[in-house]
Amino acid sequence: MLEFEGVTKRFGSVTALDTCTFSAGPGRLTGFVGPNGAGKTTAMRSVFGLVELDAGTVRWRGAPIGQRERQRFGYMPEERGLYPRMRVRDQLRYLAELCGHGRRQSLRSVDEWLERLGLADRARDRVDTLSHGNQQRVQLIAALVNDPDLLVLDEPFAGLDPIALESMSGLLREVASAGRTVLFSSHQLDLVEDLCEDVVIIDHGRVVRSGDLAQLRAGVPQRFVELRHRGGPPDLTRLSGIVVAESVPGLVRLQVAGDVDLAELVAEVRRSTDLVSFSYRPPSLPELFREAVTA
Ligand SMILES: Nc1ncnc2c1ncn2[C@@H]1O[C@H](COP(=O)(O)OP(=O)(O)OP(=O)(O)O)[C@@H](O)[C@H]1O
Repeated sequence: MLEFEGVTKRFGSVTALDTCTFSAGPGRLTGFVGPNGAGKTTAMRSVFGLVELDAGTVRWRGAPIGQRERQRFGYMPEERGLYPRMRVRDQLRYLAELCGHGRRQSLRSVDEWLERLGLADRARDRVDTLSHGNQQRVQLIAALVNDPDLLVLDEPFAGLDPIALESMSGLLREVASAGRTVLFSSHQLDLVEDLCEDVVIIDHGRVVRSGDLAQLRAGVPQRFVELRHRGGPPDLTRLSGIVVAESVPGLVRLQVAGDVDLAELVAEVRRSTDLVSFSYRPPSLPELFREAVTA
């Protein structure tokens, strides 16, 4: 378990992190989301001792983090830290050896990962000759070569094409299901929603929501109703507590209170139009995010 407790970091007059408390658990994917400049990178850097905190602590398995613990962590920084002119395999082997692995073990691990991520045929190429997506994969391998207990990734999906995105998602799922703790930041909320059991939403340095995503969604009082219909739009004027979020030909999206009488709503819709389909759901992560960061 990775735990942030009361973590505070100021840069001059900017409070990048303001008494942040949250955790990321083993065997789960935790998505770290927030607007630009919210403090995600600063928080992730603090796990690796790259920022000096003004207050609070970051703990791993209940204890403060030192050099020994960090040897068992993997990190994909925002400023991708690869040597552009070095060959892929040499570079990864070098990084694995820096983590304390012997030469033979390093090479075995690097070759396995290159094979798994479809980069074996690029092993002897210079990093700067690889596409953005492939450089990203090499960067991911660099974070994985020491078989880390904790993986921290700063926007691992940025700039990936749909195929690369799927393979990165599958890999992170696999890493987490092997019992590791995975914390990653992303602006792709739909992806985070599909992938993560847990989320942390940060805004202006403050954690505004954190925990199990399904519980966070269920805990919000609003619900969303989507009605597909034939003919004119439904007449909802006799109902109260309903906000029309979107109305286009054949489709109406409503925001309603959690205790809305659905039978009454459906009956009312069917009085005025031909109802084709109906869905009722808690807010999605993008909706939760909008509600949390503007509140
Ligand atoms: N070294 C630094 N010196 C001064 N200010 C900094 C430094 N690092 C971060 N900041 C400021 O701290 C705040 C948080 O930045 P941070 O990079 O952690 O946000 P972020 O959530 O990762 O943003 P993004 O989504 O845009 O990557 C911002 O206002 C940023 O300008």
